[in-house]
Amino acid sequence: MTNTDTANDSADRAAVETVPSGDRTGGDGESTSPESAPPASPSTDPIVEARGLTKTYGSGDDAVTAVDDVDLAIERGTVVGILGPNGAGKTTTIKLLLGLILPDAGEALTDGVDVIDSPRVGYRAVGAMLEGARNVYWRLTVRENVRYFARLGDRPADPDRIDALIEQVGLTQKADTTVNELSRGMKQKTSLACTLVRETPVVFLDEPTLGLDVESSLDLRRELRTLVDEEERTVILSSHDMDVIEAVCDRVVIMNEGRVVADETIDDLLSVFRTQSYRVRLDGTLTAETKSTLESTVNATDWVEQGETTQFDAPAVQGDAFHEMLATIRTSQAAFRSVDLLEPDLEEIFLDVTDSEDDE
Ligand SMILES: Nc1ncnc2c1ncn2[C@@H]1O[C@H](COP(=O)(O)OP(=O)(O)OP(=O)(O)O)[C@@H](O)[C@H]1O
Repeated sequence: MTNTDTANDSADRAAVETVPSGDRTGGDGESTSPESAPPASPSTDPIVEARGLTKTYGSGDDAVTAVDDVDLAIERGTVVGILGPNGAGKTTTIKLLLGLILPDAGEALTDGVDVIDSPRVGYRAVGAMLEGARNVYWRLTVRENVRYFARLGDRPADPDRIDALIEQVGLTQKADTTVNELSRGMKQKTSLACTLVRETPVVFLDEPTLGLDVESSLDLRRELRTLVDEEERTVILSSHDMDVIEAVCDRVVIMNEGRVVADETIDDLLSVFRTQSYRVRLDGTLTAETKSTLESTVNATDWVEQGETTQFDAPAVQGDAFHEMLATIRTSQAAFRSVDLLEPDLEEIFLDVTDSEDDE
């Protein structure tokens, strides 16, 4: 089989570059006999699964456990975002799930099939964009690339679909330009179109919006949602772009130091972290004594005093504390202008989760 287990993953990258989206026929002694199709599984079974995946690079003092006993079960027809600081193990996890590198322990399954034991079965179901634009052929035009990758699928995409995809990634004007004449962002878009054109049930995208302009990034979000909502495909993407994750993902997996530290739907994650925090705006000023009471009762913080207006935040206000806060303010000369519930965004949650893990 073509997998290599090496501290330097250039061989994995070469595999991605030369047979980018999943045809490893004849590589490194891998059997070329057709493997049986994946067993039909009930649609409730996860389409992608990690069971105790562990991967350490190097050995001795230099050993780095990039992925540490990771379990994941990804449902069909969902968009799952993998988030984490640099070096958290996102790319290594994706490479393990693709069978591009060997785990030290655990299993990676696509549609119930072990991708290490049966890489061709796994790859038939999976398209992947890794390492930005390294997987496209730079001497071919955009259209030639997309057409080539379409042919790797079981059912080549029709020319209209190819043109539509090229248009969707905003490259219609450059369709007949060779890739080596394109900007970095345009190469990235070509790579993306090549990944999507095979119409595989599962699509892995590592940092898909890197290098894209704002408009293309918005187009990509729409395209990803369409893939999932209308075509019932499954998308697993890693990104540092919280806006993309929040806008398109159903679920988010947060990794830190090789481990999964949160795995929730976006809605659950937001509600778990939706502490009762308020931003209070007042017309008037507060005495030092009132401020001090608010600081001790509701941890009032982030004071902003401008002219005759006062603003502060009251984090984690629970039980009767909210009414006590209002009562305290009513004893002052200040009048309420507004009291707003603060909604955390994904970025704050991400920092909160990874910071508390680091503290531990
Ligand atoms: N081929 C390799 N050889 C040795 N160490 C590696 C290799 N690839 C990754 N690592 C190490 O494994 C850890 C996880 O890396 P990985 O690329 O999976 O993280 P990541 O979450 O994708 O990071 P980033 O957000 O920076 O892309 C890091 O400490 C990294 O230095």
